[in-house]
Amino acid sequence: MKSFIDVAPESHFPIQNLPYGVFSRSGEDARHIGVAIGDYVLDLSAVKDLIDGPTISQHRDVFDAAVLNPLMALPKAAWTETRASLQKILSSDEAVLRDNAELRARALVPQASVTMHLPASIGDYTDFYSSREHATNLGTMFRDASNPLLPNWLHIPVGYHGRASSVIVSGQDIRRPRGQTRPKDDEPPVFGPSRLLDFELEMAFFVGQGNPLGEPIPIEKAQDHIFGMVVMNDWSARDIQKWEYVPLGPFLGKNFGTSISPWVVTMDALAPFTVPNPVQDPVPLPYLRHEDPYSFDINLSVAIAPEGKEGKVVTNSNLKHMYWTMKQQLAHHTINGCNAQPGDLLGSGTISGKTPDSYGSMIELSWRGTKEIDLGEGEVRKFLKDNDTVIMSGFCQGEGFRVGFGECRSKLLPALE
Ligand SMILES: O=C(O)/C=C/C(=O)CC(=O)CC(=O)O
Ligand SMILES: [Ca+2]
Ligand SMILES: [Mg+2]
Repeated sequence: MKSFIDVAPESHFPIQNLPYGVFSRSGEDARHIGVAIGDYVLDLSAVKDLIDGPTISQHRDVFDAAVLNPLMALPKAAWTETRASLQKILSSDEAVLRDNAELRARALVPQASVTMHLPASIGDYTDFYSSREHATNLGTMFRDASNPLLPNWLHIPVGYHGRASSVIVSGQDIRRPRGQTRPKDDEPPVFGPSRLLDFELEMAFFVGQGNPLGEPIPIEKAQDHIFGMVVMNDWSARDIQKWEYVPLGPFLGKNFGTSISPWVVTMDALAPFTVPNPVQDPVPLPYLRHEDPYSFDINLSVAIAPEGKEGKVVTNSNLKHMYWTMKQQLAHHTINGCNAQPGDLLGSGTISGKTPDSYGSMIELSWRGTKEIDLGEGEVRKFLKDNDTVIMSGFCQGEGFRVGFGECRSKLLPALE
C-alpha cells in the first residue's frame, strides 16, 4: 500500500495509519476533522462525498463536525468503511484526488501550518492503574516492600475517575499547581507550589459507541466500542497526592491537567501490531475473561527538555507490558451499569517495564528522589523544574513504515505567585 503523497519511512503518518484529529487552518477559527498523511492533513469535510460504504454513506455529516464524537458514536462498520475509503482516495493508483489539483489545494493542508485541538469533546475521563511493574514500584516505595501489590490488584483493573475539564492537547502549557502538602510527617501541613512535580507515561483510548445506563458492555463486544488511542501524560504532583489520597484516591494531585497527543490512531491501524496478552494468574472472574489477543506492541519514549535545550530521552517503555487489556478495562468500567459515552477517555495507567530504564514516571526513575536522572550538559533532575518541556511519543514499527502517534508535548510553567 502506497500513497501518491511522499511519506518518509520514519514518518508516523503513512497510508497504513491515517489517524484522526481536529485542526484549524492558520488565521481561521473553524475546526475541521482530518487525517494525518505524511506532512499533510487531509480535510475530511472537503472529501466527504468520496467516503463510501453502506453505513457511512448515510452519515456523511459527521465529517462536517468540529469534534470526532459524532463519528465515534457510529457503529464500528462506519469506521472501517471510512478508513478503506480514505486509503483508496490517498493511494498512488487512484486518480480522484491525485490528479485533481483544485481538490488537492482545498483538501490537503501542510501540518506545519495548522493548529491542533482536542480531538473530541471529552465527557468523562477515567484513569486505570494497569501496569503491574508500576503498581509494584509504587507499592514498594509507599506501602509494603515485602507485599507491594494490594490484595485487589490481580483481580480488578483498579482505576479512579479523573477530571475531563482539564484534559489539554499537546502544545498547550501547564502550570505548576499549588496546594496543601505535609513535608514532615510529625509537623502540620503547609501551602505552596508543589515541589515534587512528575509526569506519568500513559496511553488512553477513546470510547466509540456507548452503552445505555444499566446495560454493561460484555467483554465479547468490548472491541466494538473502542475507537482509537492517544499518548497521554497524567501530570502528577506527588507531594499533594501523598497527603490527600487516603482513603478516596487521587484528587488535586492529578486534576490540574492531563496532556494528550492530538492524533487518534484507530484500532484498525493498530491491529497488525497485536501481541499475545500477558498470562493472568489468578484467572480473572468470567466477566473479565477473553482469549483473543488485545495487547499491542507500541514503542514509547519520554524526553525532558530544559528551557532552551534539546530534549533528552529519560525512559523507553512499551504498551505491551500492561497486565490488564483495554477490553477488560471497558468491561469492568461498565459491569455495574455505568454508561460509557462516545468521546470518553480511558487512561491505561502509568506504563512501566521491568527494567529501571523503562519506568514510566520520575518517582520511579529517581526512586523517590534517591537517584538523579541525567539530562546531559550538567542538567540532572529528580522531579521536574519550571520551564521543563516533557515530550512523549509512540510508534509501532512495521516493515518499512511506522504507525505512530506523533508527540504529546507540554511545557511546565512556574506556579502562580
Ligand atoms: O500507588 C499509588 O499510591 C499511586 C498511584 C498513582 O499515582 C498512579 C495512578 O495515577 C495510576 C497510574 O497511572 O497507574
Ligand atoms: Ca495515572
Ligand atoms: Mg492527570
